[in-house]
Amino acid sequence: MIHAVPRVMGVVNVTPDSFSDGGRFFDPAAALSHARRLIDDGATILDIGGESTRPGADPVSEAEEIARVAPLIRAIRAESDVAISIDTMKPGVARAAVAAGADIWNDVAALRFAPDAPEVAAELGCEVILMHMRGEPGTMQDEPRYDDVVAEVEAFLLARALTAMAAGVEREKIWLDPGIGFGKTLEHNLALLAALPRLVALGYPVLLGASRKRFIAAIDPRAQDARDRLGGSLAVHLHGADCGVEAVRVHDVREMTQALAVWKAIVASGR
Ligand SMILES: Nc1nc2ncc(COP(=O)(O)OP(=O)(O)O)nc2c(=O)[nH]1
Repeated sequence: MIHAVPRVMGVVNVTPDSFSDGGRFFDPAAALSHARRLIDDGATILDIGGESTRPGADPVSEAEEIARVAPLIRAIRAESDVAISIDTMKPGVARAAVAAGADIWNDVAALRFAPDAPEVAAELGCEVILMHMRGEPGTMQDEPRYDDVVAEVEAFLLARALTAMAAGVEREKIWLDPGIGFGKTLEHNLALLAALPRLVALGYPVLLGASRKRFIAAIDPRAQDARDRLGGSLAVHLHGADCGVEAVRVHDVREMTQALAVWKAIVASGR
């Protein structure tokens, strides 16, 4: 089956402690400049995050998270119609981000962080990305166990989609995301990646986010530093393209768009 080229979601972490680029874009001017560069490099979605989700990250208050992300979203929206997703677990942050111009709520907690999250998502009327995470960011990598990781992640995501729709979120606004690296061992991540066609077959747009993640270093020990994982990051997301994911969430947009252009040329030649 020939799939469309996935959209490229560029990551803008307005945080001091994100695992792969923490602090580089904490300054508002640096964050806006980075956002502009990612657009120039071909990103058609920008994922704005004000709180790191890595294990052991310091929690951020709602007010602080809003202070980090809302001005940047407003500044981007003032000069570009690029799609903007807000990477947050807090309904209050999602609300402020949508008011500032965001189009998508990217929730790594799949609307579980607060009891009213599904209702807020419905009220906002924005697209919602539901991601699987086992446990909490602080403890999720402490020996995660599954009987059948693919079946359990699939069941979780479908259940969260049903909860969102029961609260009033429109089906066509729901995305699913397997949550690579969120409470998974290397084996769990690889099983989920191999089963991506099964997740895509559920009929929701799928977001794949594996950029610079630790499991790449488990395969290539030379890549202990997150910045040394570009090759693995490109490989995973090209696999996602082969599987028909809707979008890939990456830090290295320029390299990803080039890789996808070559992938598209090869696929098109084989038609
Ligand atoms: N939907 C979705 N959102 C995500 N948000 C953050 C991270 C972690 O990456 P990063 O933002 O670079 O790190 P940090 O959370 O430390 O800021 N991964 C995902 C992901 O895989 N899917």
